[in-house]
Amino acid sequence: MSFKKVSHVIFDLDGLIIESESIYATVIGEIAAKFGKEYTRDIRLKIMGTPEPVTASTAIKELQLPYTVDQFLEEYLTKAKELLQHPKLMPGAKELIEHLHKHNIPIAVATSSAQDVLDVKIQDHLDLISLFHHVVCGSTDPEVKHGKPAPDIFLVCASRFPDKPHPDECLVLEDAPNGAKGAVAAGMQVILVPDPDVPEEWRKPATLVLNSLKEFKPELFGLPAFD
Ligand SMILES: O=c1[nH]cc([C@@H]2O[C@H](COP(=O)(O)O)[C@@H](O)[C@H]2O)c(=O)[nH]1
Ligand SMILES: [Mg+2]
Repeated sequence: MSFKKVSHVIFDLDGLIIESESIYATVIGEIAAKFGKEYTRDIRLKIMGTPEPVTASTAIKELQLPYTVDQFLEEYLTKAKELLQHPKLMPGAKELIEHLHKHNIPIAVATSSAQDVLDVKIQDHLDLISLFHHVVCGSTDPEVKHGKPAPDIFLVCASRFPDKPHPDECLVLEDAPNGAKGAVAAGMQVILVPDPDVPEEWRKPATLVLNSLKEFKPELFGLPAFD
């Protein structure tokens, strides 16, 4: 299979750079359990990668929770911020970010997180995050009207590089099917690095699926190869 050459790379954050997905699953799982409900894989697939208000409304609807969006968000974000202070990095993330930065490839982050939650999650990794040209936070950025799986966040992210690349010059790296759909809708190629339990059907929108960022060969997309 051949891929188109790109010049810019846009990274997702949760589940792609940092290992936060298991924590989000625990937080929503605990809220569900209080009401005798189970946060199943199928509900999680719908929620993963969405901005916080959509995470809240989807969880309330799918789990039939007796909460308003604001009540859910209050509990969800308080617990998430407690548990997300020291997330580990995903395998291969640091090496890839440093490699692309060293070769002057413009890189940025497009996360559905809110800015204040992002600040908590990245506090142990500020040196690494500083290598990105910019970070777009979908839940709080006024220019991002619709969250993933809409294309908005990726288009806004591309437009904030100084040379404003065309979508087909951007490669997106994502862990969530919602993110992969958004990237494709934006006209970008997308590599999906999914949780092992993401079913085949949900992987289909991706240009390429990898088990880990360690498997990524940048030269397939016209980017500098690892030495
Ligand atoms: O089990 C999960 N619940 C909720 C989320 C939501 O998805 C977003 C992750 O954003 P991204 O992968 O775009 O960084 C977070 O804002 C979080 O609210 C998630 O990832 N996983
Ligand atoms: Mg993600």
